[in-house]
Amino acid sequence: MSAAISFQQVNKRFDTSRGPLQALQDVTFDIQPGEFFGLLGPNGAGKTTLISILAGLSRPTRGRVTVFGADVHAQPMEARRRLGIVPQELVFDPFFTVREALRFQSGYFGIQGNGAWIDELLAGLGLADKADTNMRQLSGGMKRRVMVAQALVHRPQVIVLDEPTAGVDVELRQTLWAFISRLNRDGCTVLLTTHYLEEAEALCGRIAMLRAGRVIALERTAELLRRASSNVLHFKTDQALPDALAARARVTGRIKQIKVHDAYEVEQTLAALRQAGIVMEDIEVHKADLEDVFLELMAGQPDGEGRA
Ligand SMILES: Nc1ncnc2c1ncn2[C@@H]1O[C@H](COP(=O)(O)OP(=O)(O)OP(=O)(O)O)[C@@H](O)[C@H]1O
Repeated sequence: MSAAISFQQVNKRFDTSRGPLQALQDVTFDIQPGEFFGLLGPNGAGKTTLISILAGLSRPTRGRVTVFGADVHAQPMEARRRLGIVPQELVFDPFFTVREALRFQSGYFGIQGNGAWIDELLAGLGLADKADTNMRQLSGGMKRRVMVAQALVHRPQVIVLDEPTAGVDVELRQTLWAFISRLNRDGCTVLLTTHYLEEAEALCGRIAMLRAGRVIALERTAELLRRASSNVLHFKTDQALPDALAARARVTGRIKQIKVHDAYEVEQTLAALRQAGIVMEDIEVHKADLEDVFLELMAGQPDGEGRA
């Protein structure tokens, strides 16, 4: 069977006022039918560029993308029909009600009489009581739910979510993930880009990490986590750490995290901190998570690699 999504040697170069920018460099990987796949990377890594190419909105400088064998440029309608893309930005017609927007979107795919599925989408996404509300009267979070419903009206085999939970509240995140997970269990392939690493850790079976347009890791999530076999000493302090410890630490305001391999290293590190006069609160030791792996991988690659 062909891959749900296949990226083959995808390159994208932008000509900018600062010179050419290689936004994607030989991106090659397949996503298999039924996978819940995560695409991660820092700002500017190329995630949205890759998704725009997948959606047929942008052409690669070189390379090929297929959806269940359909080439997104040579067979755009076949590919588009198999894809449900939830964009990052909110795009809507303010004069339509929610139900009208969903019917209109169905019409775009030549679908009629899918009222039962539209009702299921409305219920699943917590929009049932908003069906007859005008789009312009909805809150940002509700509009985002409609974006998700719109992407799904034609029952696509592949759902692509481009940072769907950026800036949305906990309730919407939970509703969205419960619904998308159910569709995934029913056989839908899901491609998710997110900045929330705990979300990727909880949902994705496999993860690709992009940095400066290149794939720098492509593994099962469990494998990536195994790579982070170390532990992390976590504490809070208002003081700056001595240089030797600061070089090993991840600092987020008062929160400091230092990688430690075993109990002996925990003791050594705590002793060094005490000797340096650091007053610590809320000391904890926990297993490294996806964020640790991500930061480690990102730290291993020099910046500005994307400049051609
Ligand atoms: N139309 C464009 N013209 C020129 N450069 C662009 C264009 N679109 C994107 N870029 C550049 O390509 C690189 C990749 O951008 P992209 O938006 O794909 O990254 P991203 O991983 O989606 O980032 P974010 O997490 O911030 O959304 C960036 O350096 C960006 O500035």
